[in-house]
Amino acid sequence: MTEPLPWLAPHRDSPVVGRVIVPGSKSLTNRALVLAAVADGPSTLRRALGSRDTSLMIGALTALGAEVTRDGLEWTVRPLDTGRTGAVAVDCGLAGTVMRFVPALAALGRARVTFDGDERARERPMATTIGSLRRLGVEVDDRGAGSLPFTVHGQGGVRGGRLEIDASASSQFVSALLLAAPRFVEGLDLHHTGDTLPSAPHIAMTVAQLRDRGVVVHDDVTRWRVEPGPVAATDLEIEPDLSNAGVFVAAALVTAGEVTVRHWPAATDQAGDAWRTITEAFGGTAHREGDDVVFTGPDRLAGVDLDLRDVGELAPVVAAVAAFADRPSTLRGIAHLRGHETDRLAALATEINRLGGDVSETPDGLEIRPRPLHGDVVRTYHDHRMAHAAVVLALRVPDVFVENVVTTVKTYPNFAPVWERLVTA
Ligand SMILES: O=C(O)C1=C[C@@H](OP(=O)(O)O)[C@@H](O)[C@H](O)C1
Ligand SMILES: C=C(OP(=O)(O)O)C(=O)O
Repeated sequence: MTEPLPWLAPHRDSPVVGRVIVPGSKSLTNRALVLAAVADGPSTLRRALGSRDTSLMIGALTALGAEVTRDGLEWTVRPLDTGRTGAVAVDCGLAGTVMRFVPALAALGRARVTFDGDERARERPMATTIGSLRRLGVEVDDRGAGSLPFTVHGQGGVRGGRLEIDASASSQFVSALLLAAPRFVEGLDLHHTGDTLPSAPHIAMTVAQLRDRGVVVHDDVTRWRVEPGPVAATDLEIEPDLSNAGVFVAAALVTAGEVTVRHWPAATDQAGDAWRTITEAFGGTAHREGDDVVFTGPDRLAGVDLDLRDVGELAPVVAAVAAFADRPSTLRGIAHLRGHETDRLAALATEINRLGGDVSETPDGLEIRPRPLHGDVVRTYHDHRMAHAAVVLALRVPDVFVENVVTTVKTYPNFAPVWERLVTA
């Protein structure tokens, strides 16, 4: 695919003031699609996210015999057909939710399902998915590589039972098994045995979504027990993506501006809800006005010391904001970002330093020492959140060109025009 020329992203010397509505949550949309695919009847999703990651999920579930019809903002999902046989190919793109969640569903059916994805997808951690399926008795052929591409040879079901896994590289290894587990004959008694567990809110979201559909789940920090049983079909409205809202919050933070994010849920399991406390750590304010949350940037941005283990996907934009603080910042607890869409720790240090910054990698995060920055082309490594970080840098630094901003389509169609409209208004 040819990439467009780097984009001279908007620069601004005055406060950004405006209101945005962000599209639906990737994590909620892809969980809703998966759970609808194993449900006991057709489900309806409203205001779901239409983006590359969710289209890939629809493609994958359709390949397994589910049916998804989209009528504007209303999608109807008919469950998958576990009787389907033959060979099937699933393109995971660069979507962690597709490459981790769908193999366990493939094990419920009888087809030979081959998973592959973008070049970088072949480097993302997958050994826990492959190993856990094998220990559940599922035949997986990965040519010994422990990564994509691999083939799941469905045998028409999974017995389930007790399983120990190391999910320290990604919470998605846990979520994937929990989502399929109600359909295992014995359910699942899953234990995480690794030293750390990233992205706890994403696992809590998985558990909550299962319970909302009538599944019995017992959870206790590193152990989850899912009872076998039906997954109720639902009619569900998807919340806006609060992680993607972060780039607009950052616009308020770095320009002493005021940005209102519309329809911010009052209670949510989304990692992005942490933007309210992160804003306060930087010295800004976040307050609710009815259905919305208003974010205000401080006159002087404070440096931060943040453990982002639970909310690692926010780190790229947090790092870009920290580059403009009044003192150094430390971001910790995010070693697993090395296995995301790109090695985000290396990418953030390289790109902020390319503009004259002073960022170094630590074993589990970044040290960011603010310096005067200058223009250049910021690379985005096919990573939507690197593109978000880049436009935040451009907002405060003249002549910053952002390579391949269209990569944001992974989770946010039409991002650049929305950003341009907000920050140039
Ligand atoms: O389950 C999910 O929807 C996600 C879990 C997290 O993955 P990791 O635990 O691999 O960071 C998060 O970073 C990713 O963007 C989405
Ligand atoms: C890590 C991310 O995505 P994925 O679901 O592909 O892991 C992300 O969106 O920040």
